[in-house]
Amino acid sequence: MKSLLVLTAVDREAAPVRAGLDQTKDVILSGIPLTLGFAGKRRVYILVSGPGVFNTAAKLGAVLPSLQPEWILQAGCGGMYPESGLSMGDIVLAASERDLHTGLESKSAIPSPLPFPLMENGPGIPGYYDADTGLLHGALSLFAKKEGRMLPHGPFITVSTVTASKETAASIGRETGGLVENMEGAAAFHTAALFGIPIFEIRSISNPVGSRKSEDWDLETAFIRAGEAALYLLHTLPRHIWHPKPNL
Ligand SMILES: O=C(O)c1cccc(C(=O)CC[C@H]2O[C@@H](n3cnc4c(=O)[nH]cnc43)[C@H](O)[C@@H]2O)c1
Repeated sequence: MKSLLVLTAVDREAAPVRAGLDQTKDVILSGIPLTLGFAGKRRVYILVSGPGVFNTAAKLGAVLPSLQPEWILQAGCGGMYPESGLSMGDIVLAASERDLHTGLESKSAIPSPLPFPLMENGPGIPGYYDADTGLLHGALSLFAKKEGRMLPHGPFITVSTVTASKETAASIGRETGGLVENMEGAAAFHTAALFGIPIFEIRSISNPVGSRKSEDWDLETAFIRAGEAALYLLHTLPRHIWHPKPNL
């Protein structure tokens, strides 16, 4: 029986998903600890990678060859850019991911596209990745049925330097069109593409990008909301909408 994989950066993002699965147990695969459980009859693994692109690429890359999941759902918290129109706690789906720190130095703080590919037959622009369209549209229509409205979706931006000022947040948002900032998405999309596994991503808003005031952050609500959204999709996303891609 093929499995599904939920990927989170930190344990507090994984905890609500783990709590909603049946028959959970700890397993070790390729030396990496994971949780195995069931969403109805679906076998689900949860991988907590650790924060950032290096942990994500290394841990995901270690388990994918043996796990070969049908698809990967990346879930967690994220920051909202100032002009995104988002609110705290919102669930947002990634239409694409961009690693902001891949590129060629430019006059602005945002690099220009790198003039060589990062992988054979990879994405058109190095460091830019699209979510699997079948999974994205399937998830959007399921949420529309549940909530009576289309959930926000659009470009996500992956950083290794967390944005810590309103000015930089505004310029990244303006220049990239990004809605959500996070620290893992592009690494997971890159690794999934290397192994030909479809991937999509949901995040719940935990903070406005650029704010370092603790009163502007609500990580706990974001962890719970992202976990609930992930569980809903694990139970309801039908089998026929995903399209595994050939290995790159
Ligand atoms: O900044 C803090 O003080 C802080 C304290 C405890 C935990 C955290 C995190 O877990 C944040 C990093 C984690 O969350 C994602 N995330 C959330 N908001 C942002 C953001 O505005 N920019 C970049 N990453 C963000 C990220 O994916 C990490 O996994 C922080």
